[in-house]
Amino acid sequence: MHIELTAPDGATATLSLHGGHVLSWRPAGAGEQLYLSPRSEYVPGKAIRGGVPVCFPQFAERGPLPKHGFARTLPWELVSQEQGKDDALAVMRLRDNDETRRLWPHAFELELSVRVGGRSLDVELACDNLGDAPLQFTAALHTYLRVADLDAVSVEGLAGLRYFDSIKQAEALQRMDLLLTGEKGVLDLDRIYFGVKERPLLVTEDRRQVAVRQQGFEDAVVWNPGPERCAKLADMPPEGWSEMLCVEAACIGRPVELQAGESWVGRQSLALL
Ligand SMILES: O=P(O)(O)OC[C@H]1O[C@@H](O)[C@H](O)[C@@H](O)[C@@H]1O
Repeated sequence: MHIELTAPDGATATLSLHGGHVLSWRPAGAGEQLYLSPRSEYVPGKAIRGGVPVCFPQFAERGPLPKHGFARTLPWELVSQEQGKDDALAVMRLRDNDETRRLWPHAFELELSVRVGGRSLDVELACDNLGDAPLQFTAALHTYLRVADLDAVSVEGLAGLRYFDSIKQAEALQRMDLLLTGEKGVLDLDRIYFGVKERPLLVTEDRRQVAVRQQGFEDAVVWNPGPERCAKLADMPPEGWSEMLCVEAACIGRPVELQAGESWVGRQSLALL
């Protein structure tokens, strides 16, 4: 089921209860800012390709669970939906159930709160440990930004950070701003930047700029499959890689640890400048 959020100023977001997923974001007076693959499948057990998938309780294949965990492939429930004076807000929830406990023996509640209004989209992930033992997780808001021409895209704000290159399986230092394709740019990019914390990132494509801010999440991931990997993704069209760039707020290097009864909150905020 899809949920449409419309703020009084006309900004919109579309959500799916499949995976607790943000599918679309249109700021007031602007076009679509998220990439959503036309070949996405909306079926139980599969993740939607594009928008903002929730990776939880495991990032990628860094552990024994299915890739990126189970939150993105399970049905969530709608907790609330309302329109405010300047925005529209919805909250979706996932609680542990037989399926999650089979994979991960913990009692938990996840809430994804989405707020849209003006030129901004805020996505907040909260996790409560409802059990009587500690739990640990890694997580990400795996945001697919829509771009018109990857060649013209740069990401500022990462210079000076250490990253893990998941393709080369090696650590390196980001010396300058990141340029995608073009001269001196990189393709087939899969990097975990550690210790980003609250540093603002700026994604620029010609005159369009999207500011990406995060709180609670310590790391950030930048991913683009490039043409060869993209061709192997059944749920992406062959040219899809050139229309997207994932800039993800993540907790990977230091898993989040919650004692019984404790909570954690992480947020990614996008603003079209
Ligand atoms: O194809 P999936 O499971 O949605 O994963 C997409 C990508 O997600 C990124 O976050 C990872 O860093 C990549 O390694 C991964 O390939």
